[in-house]
Amino acid sequence: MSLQEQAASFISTCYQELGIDATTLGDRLQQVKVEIEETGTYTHTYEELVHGAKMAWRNSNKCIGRLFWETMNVFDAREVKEESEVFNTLKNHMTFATNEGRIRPTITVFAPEKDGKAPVRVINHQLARYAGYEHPDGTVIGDPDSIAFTKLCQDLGWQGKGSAFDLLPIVIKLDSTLVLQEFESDIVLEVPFEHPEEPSFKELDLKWYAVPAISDMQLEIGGITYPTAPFNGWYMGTEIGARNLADSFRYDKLKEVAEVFHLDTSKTSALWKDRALVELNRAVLHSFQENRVSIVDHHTAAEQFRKFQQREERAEREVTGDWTWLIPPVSPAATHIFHQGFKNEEKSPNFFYQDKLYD
Ligand code: HEM
Ligand SMILES: N=C(Nc1cccc(CNC[C@@H]2CCCN2)c1)c1cccs1
Repeated sequence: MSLQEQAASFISTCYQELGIDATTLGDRLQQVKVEIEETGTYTHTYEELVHGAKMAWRNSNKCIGRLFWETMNVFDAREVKEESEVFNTLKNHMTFATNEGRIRPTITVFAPEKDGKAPVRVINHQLARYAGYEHPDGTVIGDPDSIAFTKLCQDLGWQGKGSAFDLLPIVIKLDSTLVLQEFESDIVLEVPFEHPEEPSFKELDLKWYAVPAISDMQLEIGGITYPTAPFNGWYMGTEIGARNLADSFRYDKLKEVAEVFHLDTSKTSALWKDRALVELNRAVLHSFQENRVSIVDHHTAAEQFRKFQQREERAEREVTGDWTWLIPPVSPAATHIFHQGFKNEEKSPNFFYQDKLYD
């Protein structure tokens, strides 16, 4: 589709959903048409940007958390250009979103692509994430998923403490230069893990950061690409307990958890991995709740997704989805999602992967 067509399609749908009258819509469509003819692109109004970002969340096929799409907070950072301003805007995002634990789903939209180039890029996968250190003998300390990015930070002069939970600095690209800055330690809230029944669980010294904030995807609205639009929600417990801390290629903690509960790990048929997974996930949910930090268990999340499906039905919009991502990694068949199919059609506005600027 041409930019003209993408723009007209988005603006018509956006104004219809916002209940804006046909005359205003007609005037806006004409204005956009002229702007594209004269400049090759067009600029969204604040209202179009806000609703477009919410529509992108609503269209995210891999997201189980879409019930709350209309409540997202949108910060317009399209005029933010200076290095110090970019870092400040990112810190303000994290502080606002964290909200002392009552996490607020938030997106900050920086300047759109101009002549195919991004004015600013955040290199981090997430605003908060732990470093990964690969030692010469092959042992890994920290998050294996962060090894390459940690090396990039070290090449840029960053020194980590070398622990398994070192928070990484923010790295941005401005005018083809990479610049890095640490978050002040009080900006990133973390939750230490304890188990609701087993006191010795805390000796595993496990913890995780409170706010998942994806900073490396691009936002596309009506044919305009925003390469930097970091967005956060709250965690679903299984992301931490069944993947980040459990995957053999991540923190690989299931054996240690099994030993805390004196499980027989000599034969798989004792289902010790399954029992360790449940106890680790219970510890994650219990610890977030004890610290009054927002989190959702996968059963509640599935129920919320069912409500989202019902509301979309009433709005006469088809819910598209990617079943392979929507089912939770623990007890998937215990949710309704497992027992139905989804059309994995890509709607717009939406979020997309983009080129990683490091290998
Ligand atoms: C409010 C709480 C939210 C919860 C509990 C939630 C839950 C999830 C989960 C569990 C995933 C799968 C992640 C994985 O397996 O790695 C996911 C994916 C995704 N979510 Fe949500 N989400 C929330 C809010 C949001 C928001 C605010 C946005 C954007 C505005 C969003 C956009 C997405 C996208 C684009 C993906 C796919 C990411 C990819 O392709 O790698 N979600 N969500
Ligand atoms: N709860 C969340 N989880 C989430 C959402 C999107 C993407 C991701 C990260 N997915 C990639 C990771 C890294 C390897 C496999 N999973 C996490 C949210 C992050 C931002 C808003 S909600």
